[in-house]
Amino acid sequence: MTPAAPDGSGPTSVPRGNNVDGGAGDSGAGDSFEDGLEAVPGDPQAGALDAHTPDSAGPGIAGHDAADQDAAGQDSADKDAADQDSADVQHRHLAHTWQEARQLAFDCATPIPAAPVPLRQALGRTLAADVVALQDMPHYASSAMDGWAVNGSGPWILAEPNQRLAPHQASRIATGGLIPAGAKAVLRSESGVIGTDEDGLPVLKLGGSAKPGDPRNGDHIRKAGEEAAAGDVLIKRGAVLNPAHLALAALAGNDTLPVLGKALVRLVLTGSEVVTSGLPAPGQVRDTFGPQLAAVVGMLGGICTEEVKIGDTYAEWLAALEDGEPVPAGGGQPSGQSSGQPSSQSSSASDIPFRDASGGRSAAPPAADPAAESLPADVVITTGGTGRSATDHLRRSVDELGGRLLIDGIAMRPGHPAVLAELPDGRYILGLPGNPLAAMMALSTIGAPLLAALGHCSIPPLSEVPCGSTIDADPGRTRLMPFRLLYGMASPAQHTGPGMMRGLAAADGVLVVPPHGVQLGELVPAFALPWGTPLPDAAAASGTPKPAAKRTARKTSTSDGPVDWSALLG
Ligand SMILES: Nc1nc2c(c(=O)[nH]1)N[C@H]1C(S)=C(S)[C@@H](COP(=O)(O)OP(=O)(O)OC[C@H]3O[C@@H](n4cnc5c(N)ncnc54)[C@H](O)[C@@H]3O)O[C@H]1N2
Ligand code: MOO
Repeated sequence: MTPAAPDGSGPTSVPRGNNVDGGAGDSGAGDSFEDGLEAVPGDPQAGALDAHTPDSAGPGIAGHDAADQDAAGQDSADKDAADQDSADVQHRHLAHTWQEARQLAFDCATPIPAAPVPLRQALGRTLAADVVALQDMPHYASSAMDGWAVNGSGPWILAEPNQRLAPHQASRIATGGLIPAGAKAVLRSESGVIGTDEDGLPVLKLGGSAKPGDPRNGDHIRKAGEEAAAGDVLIKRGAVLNPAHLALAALAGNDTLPVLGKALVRLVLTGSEVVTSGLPAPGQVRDTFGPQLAAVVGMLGGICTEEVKIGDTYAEWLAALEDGEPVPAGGGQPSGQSSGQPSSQSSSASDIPFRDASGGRSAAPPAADPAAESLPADVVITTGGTGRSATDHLRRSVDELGGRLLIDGIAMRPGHPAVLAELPDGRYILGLPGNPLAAMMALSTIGAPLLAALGHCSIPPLSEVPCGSTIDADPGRTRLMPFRLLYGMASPAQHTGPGMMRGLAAADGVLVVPPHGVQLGELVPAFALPWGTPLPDAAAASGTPKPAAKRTARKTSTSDGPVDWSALLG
């Protein structure tokens, strides 16, 4: 049992494993996997492959095994055996270190070129070119008050609106109305009364609140060009667009704004044991990705365009990763069911095309262009299936599609089976492990730098925080430990097994614990959570964005050059 920190939120000394709870129910996956990382240079455990057994797995793994048996129905037993042999051979890969993987994920991508997007989709985007006034603002002289446009002093003879006014003539005008030729001022309605002259004809006279001499020339007239002259710079390139910027751009006559590109992301959530509502039965697990992943991707600089849920068969995997696989309307499946076809799921993120569980359109979809549903993604994020069993199909699907693995495992825990691949059409496939915390750590390690690079940002900064515990060495791998800041010290959180989310939900950041461990009070690298506040010295550690390099167009694109499809997104 590990001694608890003063507030009970963490241990004062953390042993080799990452599950500081020490709970037997969740430690199996991580520990057994470490045996699978024996190919990491210098790891003394090299050679012990596939030590993970159903006995050592936590409840989630056992559930997955059961589901696998159903899902694997399309593959013959012979094929399974051959796949397993091949997987065992492939298992002897060299995992990247945590630092290598992070840098590689940033370096492999080039920023998506700038493109115009409609004003409503430009909120929060980075402006790629100065916005100038396309004409004088306002572009005509107008009345600032309801009243009368007048020429000279009163009393005034009333004329028809919008006609040239001769001296001592006036005509009705509303706020914003075009000042007629000849008008010198506007008399507000409270300052005038309609009377008659000595001939009994109607005339406008000063009255009410008017002061002698009212109105002076120019009173209550908004002059043309008083806000900006045509060509004036209104918003500078580089601005992160806020709602007032969008209003200003509209005032200036713009329909679209050029913004820096961001990655369009498609989510493919796998696992026939995964259910999306209610209490899961034994052997099932409740989906933890649907409620959060799209939002986190947004916080990391991507735009989720679609989310599909599939089962565990190879055919489903292949279909979901193939390009141009828009989900036909009405083709979705109810939550937790596997059909052999991807089923589109609703999401809480406001910019995701939304279908309800039956595949029909929701009665209250978020504002998004339906065309976005058929747009190709720059990045496909998968969850689950990163293992090397016969029912884990990520690598095989990438291979079948002619892709190559850029990262095939990371010497870290949790999240070590994470995969980054590139397909011939230029799409990146980011394979997150199925275990919920492992997935978020993999997303933070390689997803965040990838989305940052594609979105013209610098690599996410690392901070250094003093560690509130002694953490033992764990040769050959980096440990990512959610922590809470207590009295300025990082105290590793409890409940951080690979399948748990409780520790992360309460965390202030994540410690990047080096393989040799940490002494109490020592500075440790750490990163902030996408939804959290920056860590104390994060600014000092920040890097610089990549220059916007030329980016190869999607090979399947029908356009002449790279296109930022986000122009069509909500
Ligand atoms: N023989 C070995 N088995 C395992 C190893 C290993 O090295 N050798 N590594 C373990 C580790 S560590 C991890 S992490 C997982 C990676 O598994 P996969 O990416 O293949 O994911 P699955 O097997 O599909 O699922 C794992 C786990 O996660 C649960 N899951 C999946 N999707 C969801 C979801 N949407 N919400 C919540 N939970 C989800 C699933 O039910 C499983 O319990 O492999 C270990 N095994
Ligand atoms: O180590 Mo896994 O956490 O369960 O990726």
